Amino acid sequence: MRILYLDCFSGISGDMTVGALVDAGVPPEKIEAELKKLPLSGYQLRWDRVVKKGIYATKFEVMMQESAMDHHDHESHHAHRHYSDIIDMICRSELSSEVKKRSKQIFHCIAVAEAKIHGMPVEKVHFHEVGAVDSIVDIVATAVALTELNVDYIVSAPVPLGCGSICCAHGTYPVPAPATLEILQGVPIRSSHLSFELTTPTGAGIIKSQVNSYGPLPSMKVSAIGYGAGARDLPDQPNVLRVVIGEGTHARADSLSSSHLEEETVYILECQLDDMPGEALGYVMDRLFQKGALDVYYTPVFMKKNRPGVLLTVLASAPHVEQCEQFVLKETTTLGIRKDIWMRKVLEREVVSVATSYGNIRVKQAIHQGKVIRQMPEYEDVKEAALAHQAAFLDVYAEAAQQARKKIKEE
Ligand SMILES: O=C([S-])c1cc(C(=O)S)c[n+]([C@@H]2O[C@H](COP(=O)(O)O)[C@@H](O)[C@H]2O)c1
Ligand code: NI
Repeated sequence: MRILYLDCFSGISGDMTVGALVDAGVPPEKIEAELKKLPLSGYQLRWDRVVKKGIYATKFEVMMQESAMDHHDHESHHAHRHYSDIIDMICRSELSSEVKKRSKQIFHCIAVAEAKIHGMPVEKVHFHEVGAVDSIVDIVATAVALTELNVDYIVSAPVPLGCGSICCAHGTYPVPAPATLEILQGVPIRSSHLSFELTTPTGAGIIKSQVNSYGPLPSMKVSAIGYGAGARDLPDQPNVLRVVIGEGTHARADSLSSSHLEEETVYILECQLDDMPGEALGYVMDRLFQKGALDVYYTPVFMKKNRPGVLLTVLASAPHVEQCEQFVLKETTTLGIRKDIWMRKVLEREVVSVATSYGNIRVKQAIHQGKVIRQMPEYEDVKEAALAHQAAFLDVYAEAAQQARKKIKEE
């Protein structure tokens, strides 16, 4: 299994990541060629070799051309820089499906955090005109480089954040920036007294959406090393991101065999309950879903003293585990929770809307190796349409499924 280790001892940003991956062997021409598949202009890429506290590293920079800077405040340009426009632009491009997938994952992570902080819908998150080009280039270039390196599993060191403050479009913000901290919930972070922004929202988005696990350098046969330079000079340490690529040599590494990001980690929480009323169990399940659990289920079990009870199982991703645990401890009679991390393989999912004689119905599509392999009309939409039109649930379901199949054939 090919492993990529992100040794972010001085933090991580988008340009540091691209610089490090190129330093480790990704041809810059490949990145430039792939970026040309996006309808972006007014920028140039710069690749320099620089020394950071004695370490020779690749410095990647997106240089905005004067004309693009002049248009910064122009309304028509702003109109194309919402999260939904950027995702649209990526989807419509000729980039490979894996590059699109990785790019969308990173952007989604950042947009969800920005939306929460600024109190707006995700689709409306605004990337500033000049900053948007920089973000798109950093993120898509990272996705191209990760795809090119063909890694199966990504591990990161705990992420240092820095301290102090930064000036951004909103004014003076504390470090870590609100978006960075929001994104990194559930990720092991490291405190740092360096008065610099060591990790940016883009760096945090890359870590959160692309990394499979966290910890020290895994056992591996190293085949490539890269150093990507950050913008500033730190007082006592090189401001670089180090990446290490190699073949996993640990038994666990082989057992984690995966096909890219279809494999992810999921937490499993469990406890047995034999003294709770059924109504309270129903309440607990509902609330756990609201707290972000991926799945919650009860299994009947026989417990000590011949008592019938239930085994509560909660599946949750890293950002929601703590909340789910606290809720189970507070709202159930258990005295403890067992916890484990599992690997899981997941199909990519996409929700599309189809027009039917009962109105628009959302259909969830399961995608495998770039192809739609299953289409499932959304239960809530079918139910609502069936009730509104006094139609049979199965009739509405069948028409939505038929329209979804037709849509695929037409594409
Ligand atoms: O402009 C916006 S919306 C903005 C929001 C935030 C929040 O934390 S909210 C932070 N920043 C700062 O902008 C620079 C650029 O970050 P990149 O990830 O795009 O490199 C960085 O200093 C952020 O902390 C901007
Ligand atoms: Ni913001």
